[in-house]
Amino acid sequence: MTGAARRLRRDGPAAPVRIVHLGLGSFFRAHQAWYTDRASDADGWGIAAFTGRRPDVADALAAQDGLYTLVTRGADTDDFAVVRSVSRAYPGTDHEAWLHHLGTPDVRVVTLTVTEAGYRRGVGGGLDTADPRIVADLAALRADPAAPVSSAPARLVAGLLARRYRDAGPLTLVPCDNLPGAGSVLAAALRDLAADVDSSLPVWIDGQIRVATTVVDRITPRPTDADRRAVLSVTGVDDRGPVVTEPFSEWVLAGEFPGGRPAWESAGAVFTDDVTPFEDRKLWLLNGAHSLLAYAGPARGHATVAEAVADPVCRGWLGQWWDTCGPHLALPAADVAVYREALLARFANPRIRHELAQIAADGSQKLPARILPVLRRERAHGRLPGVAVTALAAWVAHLRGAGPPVTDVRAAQLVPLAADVLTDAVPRLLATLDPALPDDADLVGAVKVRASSLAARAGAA
Ligand SMILES: NC(=O)c1ccc[n+]([C@@H]2O[C@H](COP(=O)([O-])OP(=O)(O)OC[C@H]3O[C@@H](n4cnc5c(N)ncnc54)[C@H](O)[C@@H]3O)[C@@H](O)[C@H]2O)c1
Ligand SMILES: O=P(O)(O)OC[C@@H](O)[C@@H](O)[C@H](O)[C@H](O)CO
Repeated sequence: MTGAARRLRRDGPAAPVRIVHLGLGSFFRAHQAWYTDRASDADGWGIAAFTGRRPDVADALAAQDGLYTLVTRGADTDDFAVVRSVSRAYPGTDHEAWLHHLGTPDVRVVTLTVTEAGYRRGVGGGLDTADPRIVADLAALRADPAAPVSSAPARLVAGLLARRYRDAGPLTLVPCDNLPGAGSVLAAALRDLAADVDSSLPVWIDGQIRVATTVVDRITPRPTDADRRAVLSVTGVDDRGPVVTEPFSEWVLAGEFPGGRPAWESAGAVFTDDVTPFEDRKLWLLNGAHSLLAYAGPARGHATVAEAVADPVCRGWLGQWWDTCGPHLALPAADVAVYREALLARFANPRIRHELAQIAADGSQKLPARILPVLRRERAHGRLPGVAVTALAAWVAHLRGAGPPVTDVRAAQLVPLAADVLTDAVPRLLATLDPALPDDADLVGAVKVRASSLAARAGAA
C-alpha cells in the first residue's frame, strides 16, 4: 500500500438507534451487527452498543463513527466489508447513556453477548444471589434506581426501571451467548432480581418485556494486530476495530417481538418455534468439540483449533465425540452427517487462528452445557463414553497446571480444589460441575485413570 492511510467515516447519518447491545466485543460485530447491517430494513435499525466495562473497543469505534471492517476469512481468500449498523458505541461505564437508551420508546430490542459467566448463575442454574457483584448491585438499585451497577442482570433491571418510569413500551431481550435455554435463564434471573429491587416490577416486566431464545454460530477469534495490518494493507484503511470471522454463519431465533425488530430473516436468520434441536446440535457438536480440543489439544502440543484437527489423534477424538452425540440429537441422521462434515472443514480452516487458550476460559461455565448433557444421556443407557471422560480428565489436568494458564470466573475456588492428590481432586472438581457426578463411581474412577495418564504424558514431554 502506498499513500496516507484512510480512516473510516460516515458519509451520511447513522441509522436511528432502535437496538441496544450489551457486550460490544468481537462476536457481536461478526454476528448480530452484521445481520442487522444486511437486513432489508437496515436503514431503520441502528444499534447503540455498550462494552462490558473496558472502553477500548467503544473508543475505537466511536472514533470512526461506529464503522468497522469485517474480514470474512475463507480457507483461501479474505473478503473485506464495512459494517454500518453500529450507530453509537459506548463504554460500559456510561450508565447514563445506558439508562437513556433503555428508556427511549424508539428502542425495541436489546441483544446481549456477555459470556456464559455474565448471567451470574449459581450451581442450580438460577441467579446466584450470593454473588458479591449481585449483592452489591442489588443494594445500589434499592438505594437509587439510577445508581451505576455492573453485572449484566442488574444493568438490565436498571434499564427496565428507567423504561417503566418513562412508559417507553414493549421491548424484547435477545441473549446471544452459548447457553442452553438462554432465554429462560435470562428471564428467570431478571424476575428474581427485579422482585428483590421493587416488588411491583415483575408484573410490569410480564406485561411489557419478552425474552427471545436463540442459537448463534460464527467462529470469531480475538482480533490481532496482524488482522489490523492486513486490513490496512488491502483496503488502505487504518481501522482501529476490525474483526476477522469465518464465512459460515447461523442465527436461529424463537420468541415474540411486540415492539418490532429488524427483518433479520432477510439476512439469513431463521425464526422457529423451538430452537432446542439446533441448540443441542450446536452446543454439543461444535462447542463440545471445541472444549474437548481446548483441554486435550495442548497435551499434544497444539495451540489452535486448526492445528489440533490436523492431528489424526485429535481428529479421532472429534469423531468419537460426534458419534457419541449423534443418537441424542432430535435431527435426521443425514442432517447431522452434513453438519459434521461442514464443521470439520470449518475447524480445519488454516487461516482462522482460533486459540485453544481462548476457548479454554471459563470451563466451569461451559462444560455443563457442552459435555454433561450428552454424558448424562449416555450414563442413563449404562454407557460411559471414553471421549467424554477424556474431556473431563483434560479439564482436571488443565486446572492442575497443564496447557494454558487457568482463566475461569471460579478460578479462586477451582485451583485450590485441583491441588494435591489427583485422586482426591477429581471428585471435588466434578462436584463443581454437577454435585451428583461424584456419586458415579465408574465415572470418577475413569476420570482419575485418564487424568493420571495425561499427567504422566505431560511429565514425560
Ligand atoms: N467468539 C465466538 O466465536 C462466539 C460465537 C458464538 C457465541 N459467542 C458468545 O459471545 C460471547 C462473547 O464473545 P466475544 O468473542 O465477543 O468476546 P469478546 O471478549 O470480544 O467480547 C466480550 C464482550 O462482553 C463483555 N463482557 C464480558 N463479560 C461481561 C459481563 N459479565 N457483563 C457484561 N459484559 C461482559 C466484554 O466486556 C466485551 O465487551 C462468548 O462468551 C459467547 O457466549 C462467541
Ligand atoms: O465464545 P465462548 O468463550 O463461549 O466459547 C468459545 C468457542 O467455543 C465459541 O466461541 C465458538 O467459536 C462459537 O460458539 C462458534 O459459534
